[in-house]
Amino acid sequence: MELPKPFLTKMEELLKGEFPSFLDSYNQPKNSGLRANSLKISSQELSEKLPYLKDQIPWCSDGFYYDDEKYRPAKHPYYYAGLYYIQEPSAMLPAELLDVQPYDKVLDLCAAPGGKSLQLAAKLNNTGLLVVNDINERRSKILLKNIERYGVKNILVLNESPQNIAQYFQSFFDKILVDAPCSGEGMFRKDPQMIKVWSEEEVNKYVHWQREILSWIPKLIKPGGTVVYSTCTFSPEENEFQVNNFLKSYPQFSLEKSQRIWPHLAKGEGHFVSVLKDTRDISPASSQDKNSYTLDKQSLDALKDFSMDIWKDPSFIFSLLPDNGFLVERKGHILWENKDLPSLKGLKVLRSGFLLGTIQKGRFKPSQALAMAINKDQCQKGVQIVHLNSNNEKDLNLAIRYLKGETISLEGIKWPKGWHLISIDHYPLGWAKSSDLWLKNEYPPGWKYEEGEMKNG
Ligand SMILES: C[S@@+](CC[C@H](N)C(=O)[O-])C[C@H]1O[C@@H](n2cnc3c(N)ncnc32)[C@H](O)[C@@H]1O
Repeated sequence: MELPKPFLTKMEELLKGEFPSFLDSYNQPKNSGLRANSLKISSQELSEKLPYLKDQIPWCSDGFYYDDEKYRPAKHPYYYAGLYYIQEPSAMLPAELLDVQPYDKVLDLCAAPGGKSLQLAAKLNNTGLLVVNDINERRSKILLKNIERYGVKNILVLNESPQNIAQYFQSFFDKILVDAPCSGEGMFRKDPQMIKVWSEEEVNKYVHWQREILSWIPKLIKPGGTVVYSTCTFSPEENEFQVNNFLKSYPQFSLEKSQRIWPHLAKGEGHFVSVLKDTRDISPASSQDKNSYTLDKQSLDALKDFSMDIWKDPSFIFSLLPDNGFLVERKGHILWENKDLPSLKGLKVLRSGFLLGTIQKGRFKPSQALAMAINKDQCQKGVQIVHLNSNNEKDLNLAIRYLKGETISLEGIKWPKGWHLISIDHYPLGWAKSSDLWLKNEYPPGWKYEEGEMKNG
């Protein structure tokens, strides 16, 4: 691997005696990891299901190393069920250090494709509020898909500039993650393409962008809140110098800790993380309320009819909703939204809350997000559920065929009318609609099995 000369000179100055072992790390294989999605499965249950997950990642209790030469976790239906996220091990550190607590209001400002957002979501466990944003439209759509696949409900997905967000959410967030765009020096081993685009000018360009993004943080954070700033690069200009500059400009913040993961010292590609605390007096936490429903009777009845089909219980569907929100219909879309959101008029919103489905000709059509938000217990309680077993070769193939968009039939089975939830080992994959001997595939085209997945951060 040929690394840029100015980069090597800089690293030698920085690392001094450690430089040879840093350099040698480029001759070692890269580290690969995945993280159990605790909204759906515990890390212990996951490691029992995937015995190749042996070594835990020291700084993330839900994270595991795996050998990516031997195993392809992104090819298993469990991946499509949102049971785990494939994530570079050191990228699991920033969200851990933000120390998110249930009921917090959390912002992930540079979030796509969403690895750290999902980690934050797991900590909130569908309480409080998670606002995720990315300035890049294409990437923010992938972020939305990931949010929905992993069963996150207390969500707002934005495609905005930090400046616009700061106008709507002043002193709003208890915790903010700024996983900044950076020159990506810690990605060289994982993605050699990054080497080609690296230059000192690039580093300077990122320094400027990072400073601009950080300048909106004092407006967004609640008094007493916590901010984590992170990058996957080594240059001090983008890390320690950036943080020092921020502390000088905004004396209300103090530095709690800074941590680096170096590839020659730990099993990770490299990361920098700083924890910054707003030292003003803490503002009181907002109260949590029960849900309310602002749907008209026709839509509410359509929702109950659907719940009756799937669970033989008209109100079961309401047990899937988090607290502190309301059900609302927006242009035929039935959403659960968090009560504490300000008016979002004028912001580029990809999703405000949990999309249950749409009303079409007076009938309820469930969304993919609804399927993915049903947990194992809730799935087992259903009646119109197709339970596939991953230990059975035939079922496993059927699950993959379903994920590829094929119509499904099972010998000798005549399906009752209406919607059916397809699941693997009781973990939902998506919807299908019966037509006697067949189940018409309702898996969204953009989610299909063959689709190349974006590199995860
Ligand atoms: C390091 S990546 C984020 C990785 C992500 N946190 C994860 O864990 O999957 C940085 C992201 O910042 C976004 N970005 C760049 N400039 C931005 C800005 N001014 N405001 C918000 N996002 C920005 C990029 O589009 C990119 O997706």
